[in-house]
Amino acid sequence: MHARLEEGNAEPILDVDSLHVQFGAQTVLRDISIKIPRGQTLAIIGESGCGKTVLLKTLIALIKPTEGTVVFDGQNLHKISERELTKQRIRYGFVFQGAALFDSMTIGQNVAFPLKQHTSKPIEEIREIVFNLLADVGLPDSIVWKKPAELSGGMQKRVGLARSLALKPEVMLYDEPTTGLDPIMSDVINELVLRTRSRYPVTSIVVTHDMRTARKTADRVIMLYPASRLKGDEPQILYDGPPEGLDDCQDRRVTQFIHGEAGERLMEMREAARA
Ligand SMILES: Nc1ncnc2c1ncn2[C@@H]1O[C@H](COP(=O)(O)OP(=O)(O)OP(=O)(O)O)[C@@H](O)[C@H]1O
Repeated sequence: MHARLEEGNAEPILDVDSLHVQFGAQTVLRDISIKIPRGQTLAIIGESGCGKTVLLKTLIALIKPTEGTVVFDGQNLHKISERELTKQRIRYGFVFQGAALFDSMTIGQNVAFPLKQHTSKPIEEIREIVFNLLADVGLPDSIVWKKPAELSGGMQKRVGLARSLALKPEVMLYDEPTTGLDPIMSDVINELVLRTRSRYPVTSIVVTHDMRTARKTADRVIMLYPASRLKGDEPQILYDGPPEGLDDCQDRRVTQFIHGEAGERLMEMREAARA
């Protein structure tokens, strides 16, 4: 088990304040405020469609909030120029759903890509870094000439992780890093998330459905609830605390989610479909 970072020990690297995201008539995020201290690993959980990915994308300004602010290391990401934003995004690494590798490039070219784009390192040094990054995620040198389609899903995810770590990001964003993987490979990914954190004080935000991932990797868990199903001015964040506190949460919506129980949902879905 890794040393958990207590909230309050560090200044926030990300400060999300009163965030509201709406697409047309649909409110997806409603009044979300979160301070993420530097070095924390935060897991965001919640049922499909509750807005986890939307929240992740606002943290890197891929989605503009309807209201509210996202301040990254003192800068409001939604107020700075495109040029400045590009500079700030280099400080992030992201592993999105699917590995999002470039299909036409070899594995070596994929991992080398950010280093070629954003540094002036000589090719020999880039080559060495690529081999080291692949070794760090448990992949052999022999795959550098392969194309992504020749690798399994788990290997592709690890290549995506190696690529996203190439520039030693200050913030790592993981969107469903274990989805579609078998339990062993999921745990390999969890271990890699932990190992990255143990090497340097990266801040990590992990969107996941996988309770094992949340419990194993995170210092802190946030559970979102779909805005459309909130009553009155109930908060959208149902739980914000350490993973070990989830089991004692008094909110049934939280305990049902973490134990994978449908509760009244089937009935509600039938009623919604009939309406
Ligand atoms: N660019 C967009 N334009 C319009 N609607 C969007 C956009 N992005 C997301 N949505 C909607 O916002 C809602 C939340 O989507 P989001 O992908 O954040 O859910 P999620 O919690 O990550 O779900 P899952 O666990 O299934 O990935 C969904 O209803 C989705 O259709």
